[in-house]
Amino acid sequence: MKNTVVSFRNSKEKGKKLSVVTGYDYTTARIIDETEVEAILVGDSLGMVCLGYDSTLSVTLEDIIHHGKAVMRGVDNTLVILDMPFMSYHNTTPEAVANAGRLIKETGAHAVKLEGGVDMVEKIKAIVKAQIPVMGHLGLTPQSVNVFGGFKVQGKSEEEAKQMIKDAKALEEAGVFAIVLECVPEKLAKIVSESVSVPTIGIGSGNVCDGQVLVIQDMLNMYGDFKPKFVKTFADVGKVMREGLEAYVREVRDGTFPAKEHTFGIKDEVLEKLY
Ligand SMILES: Nc1nc(=O)c2c([nH]1)NC[C@@H]1CN(c3ccc(C(=O)N[C@@H](CCC(=O)O)C(=O)O)cc3)CN21
Ligand SMILES: CC(C)C(=O)C(=O)O
Ligand SMILES: [Mg+2]
Repeated sequence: MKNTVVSFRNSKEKGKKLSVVTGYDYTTARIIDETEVEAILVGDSLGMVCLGYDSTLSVTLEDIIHHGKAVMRGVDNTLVILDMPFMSYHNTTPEAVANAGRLIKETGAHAVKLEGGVDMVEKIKAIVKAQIPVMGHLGLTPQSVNVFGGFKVQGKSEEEAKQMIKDAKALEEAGVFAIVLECVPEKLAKIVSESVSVPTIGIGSGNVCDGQVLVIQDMLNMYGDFKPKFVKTFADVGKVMREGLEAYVREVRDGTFPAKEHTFGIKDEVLEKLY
């Protein structure tokens, strides 16, 4: 394995920026694995981009296991991190450990990620003690969408910003190997990144983080009109797919597809017996 939790964590002191993308299926995982992307996150964003829900709250442990297994079959060299879904770690610590254990045991993935700061320290410590590497997630934690009143930038007030710095330090102390910072103002993301020795992985938090993560359908422009400020289209795969599908329909309709080379033959002597 080229990319491990240990090489991932150590990238910060080497000053090497980390590139993470989400991935949810075998085909895509294989393509990602051929690149230098360091880690695939099987995010609970799969509820939105794969399953069509309008939040991540409905995603189940079984959903993450199902997609996590598919991703694992497609990778040789990429670190695979699984999101713990909403309510799989919010109740008791033993339940959180058991669910993290199921994710790792049933998929073979390398690490889990869960949302939250100081309040999650006890659970993170227990999961780490069970020998499961944990990634933290602060800022816009989408499982709290109903508390935030929408997908909104977090940490804008003095109180929220101070709390986020405390949360990051508490996560590091609890033993996380990295922290996602989602939709955090860039200057706060810089202070948070300088406050911890583990890498920060930003999404909508500026280039001051130690790495970046994007939802793959967003960066490849496959997820309709969803275009928050932090998304950049690196390739217009959505356009390429639509053009390919339209070309297919045209050729089916005018009979140019399938052509001779796509068609199987039968020996003439067999054919004669059919007439
Ligand atoms: N496809 C996809 N991409 C994501 O990045 C993503 C998901 N799904 N699902 C889970 C969460 C939800 N996310 C979101 C969703 C919307 C905004 C958004 O509309 N942001 C506004 C800023 C709002 C403000 O100013 O406070 C924007 O314009 O960027 C941000 C993050 C990020 N995550
Ligand atoms: C956007 C990333 C950080 C995530 O949690 C997800 O894809 O679910
Ligand atoms: Mg998530």
